Amino acid sequence: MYSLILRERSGSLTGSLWNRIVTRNMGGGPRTFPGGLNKWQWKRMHEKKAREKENKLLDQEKQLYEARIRTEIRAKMWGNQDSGEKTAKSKQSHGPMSPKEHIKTLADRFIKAGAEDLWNEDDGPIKKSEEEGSSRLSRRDNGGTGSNSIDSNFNSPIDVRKFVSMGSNSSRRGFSSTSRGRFKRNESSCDEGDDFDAKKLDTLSPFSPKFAGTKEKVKSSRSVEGVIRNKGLFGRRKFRKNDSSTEEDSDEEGEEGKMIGWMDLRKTGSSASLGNHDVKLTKRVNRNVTDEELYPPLDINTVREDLSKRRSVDNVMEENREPHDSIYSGKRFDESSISPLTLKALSASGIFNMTRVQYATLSECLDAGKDALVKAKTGTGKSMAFLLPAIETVLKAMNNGKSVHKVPPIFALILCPTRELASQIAAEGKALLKYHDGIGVQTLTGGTRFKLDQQRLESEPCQILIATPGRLLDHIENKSGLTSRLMALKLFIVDEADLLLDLGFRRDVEKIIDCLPRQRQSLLFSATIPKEVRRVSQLVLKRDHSYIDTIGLGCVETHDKVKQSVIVAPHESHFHLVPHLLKEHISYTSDYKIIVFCSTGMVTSLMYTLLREMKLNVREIHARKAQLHRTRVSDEFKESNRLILVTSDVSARGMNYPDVTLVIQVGIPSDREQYIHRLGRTGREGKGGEGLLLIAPWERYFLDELRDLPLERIPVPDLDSRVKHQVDQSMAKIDTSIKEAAYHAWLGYYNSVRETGRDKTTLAELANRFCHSIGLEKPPALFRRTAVKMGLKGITGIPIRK
Ligand SMILES: Nc1ncnc2c1ncn2[C@@H]1O[C@H](COP(=O)(O)OP(=O)(O)OP(=O)(O)O)[C@@H](O)[C@H]1O
Repeated sequence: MYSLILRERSGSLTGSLWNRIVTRNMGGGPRTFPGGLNKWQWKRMHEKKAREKENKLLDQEKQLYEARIRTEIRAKMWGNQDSGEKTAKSKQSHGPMSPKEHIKTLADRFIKAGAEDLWNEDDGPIKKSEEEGSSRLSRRDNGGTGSNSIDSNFNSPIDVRKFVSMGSNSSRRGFSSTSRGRFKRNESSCDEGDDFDAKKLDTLSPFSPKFAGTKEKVKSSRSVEGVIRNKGLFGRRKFRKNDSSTEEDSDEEGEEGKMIGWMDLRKTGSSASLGNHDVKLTKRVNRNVTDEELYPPLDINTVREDLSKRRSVDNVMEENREPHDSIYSGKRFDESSISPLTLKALSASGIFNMTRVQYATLSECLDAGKDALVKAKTGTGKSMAFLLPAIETVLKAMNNGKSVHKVPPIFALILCPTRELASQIAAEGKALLKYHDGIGVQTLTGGTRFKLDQQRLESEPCQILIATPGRLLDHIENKSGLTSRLMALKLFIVDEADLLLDLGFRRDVEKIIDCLPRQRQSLLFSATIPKEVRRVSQLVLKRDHSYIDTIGLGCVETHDKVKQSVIVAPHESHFHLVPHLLKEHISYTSDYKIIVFCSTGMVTSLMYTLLREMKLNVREIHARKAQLHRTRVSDEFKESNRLILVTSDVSARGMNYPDVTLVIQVGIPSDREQYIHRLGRTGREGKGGEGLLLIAPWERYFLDELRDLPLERIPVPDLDSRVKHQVDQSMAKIDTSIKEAAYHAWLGYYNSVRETGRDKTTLAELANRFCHSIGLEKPPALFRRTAVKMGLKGITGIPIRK
């Protein structure tokens, strides 16, 4: 446990130090986790953490709601108090926004993931102009009854203290400040009750005489400012004006330490806006490392650097002789420095020309050995773009130090999100290594037996390891001997980097990185790289990494040759429309190959059962299926056509099913990126294809996220009455348990979607409509615990199991 805390705090311990700590703490048998926990305790601990996180989110929503109400009440109070001239003044005090607008902006910003990072000095329900701030301040903070004398005098620390003691009636907690001006909750003063003791504050805070004078004085006044804000007394703008000198400002932006102080100020400042209801208070206080410290925001220099790097890649691209929309670069592999045996394998597979991403990556990463973040459209050969440098790295490392390693080293590690993708990359790697004796590629993924993995890794050559994060971490933490083999790592690759660096996987990836040597080359690949990923990419990459973007500024991430359409139709009709659309496509495409994406595994299962009942040639893949089934179906779908694959998002990323003619997405995907990756299963290797998004009218808001994509809205097709009848008949035959599971999964998915999950009553209504559309008379009951967890307890239309 200690090791965990230590690692959390330090952010990035070196691999060896981490190993030492883990080794020391693992103590017992080989299947013991850090802190002496067994597998189940470890699992339970993580489940508990996940539950806590979920509760926090619910809490956050509740707090937002309360904050809104409070703001509205305050705004009303202002409106009632003042009339005429005063009202004008009060309006002025809100700045350019009306209270309503402000609430809306606040809400819009607050609901965004990572919104806490968006708070700035303009936040706070009621803003004051700098000149009139003090009088307004006291009125507001004392609920309209407070004393004005405080306002006129609060420049000196002593007066601030007075203010604290007077204004602390609402406060129940004490705080002490550290010498750096940070705040720590002072547990001993927690019971102080309504009478906040100013003398006590004297001894606790930097206001005691020994702090007076010089710069410390400034710090101390800043500290009390923090105390006051923590108590929700007033906003920060006022204090910045009265309390800060130019010297302070420059201090804050000067050294790193001062910067931290500044960030603390900001945090407490924002909490003043929401009083004790600001989640950031609980979230941020007591944290040593903030997100901003870990992932510094992009600054102008980074942007400039990016642009210059982009230009250099563009120059490289300009040399090629291919038309602009071609995926090929016009360069041949035999013009590059890759080894003759790899070239031989490439030509054996009929591959001679480099795609754009391969050319750009090889010139930047193979020759210059630089770290890189690489963005290229789906199906343009990114896997080969990282496999080739991996093979070259292994060859070089093997030539350099044959006898140095005590254990067989792993020189290249490739992380990817799913088992199927790992197998696919491994197959491609094996084909490229066809003529290289003694070099092996292996996979480490879930769904196989841990012991068997271990034996396989020990008995067969493995210089290139392709793994999913969870299983790799399992091996690392269970001392399967992998950690020492990874000490020789030279190249670390993350495929689908935006997904793996997203919150769901990031902690695992961080833990893995902690076990890797710092001296290594790292490459990140994806077809979509949102801004946040640019920021967190520094977790993996060196500062001077290259950013290779073969898509180009202002160009969309989807292929021109893929026709994209959207149908907006009532949700009740989706299960009728899908078979209709499939039959239509099949009627004009002799060699059809279709993928239907559904929102969850259980909805996938229901859709598959329906289509099977309708005698369509269909297969299913989702996480609830056994690995053997998943592999078999995936292989079958790769090799055949005239087949429909119904799947969840396990097939959305990286899967290379050749010649897919149509991709249908039923319901909104989790985000814009997922839409692009799902669509990317068609139109691969520069070929054409079709994509169709089927959404309900209330899901239309999602189209905003896709507004830059060439998506054509098409009318709802007239349903063939025969198909409709067939669907109804087939649906009636499906087992109720499958439908109930689909209903629960549907509810869970849309509850997790921010836009639909916020209004639980509407969500319940929509879920009921879905329920009827699949032939269930009434919605199946939820377990009480599940309902509580989902925030659905007590919501009309959501029955709870007795
Ligand atoms: N230079 C090349 N010439 C011909 N075919 C190639 C070349 N490079 C890759 N391919 C083929 O292109 C197909 C798509 O490649 P790959 O799966 O690596 O795409 P990707 O960019 O990783 O896609 P995604 O973004 O979906 O993961 C594969 O069948 C691969 O063998």
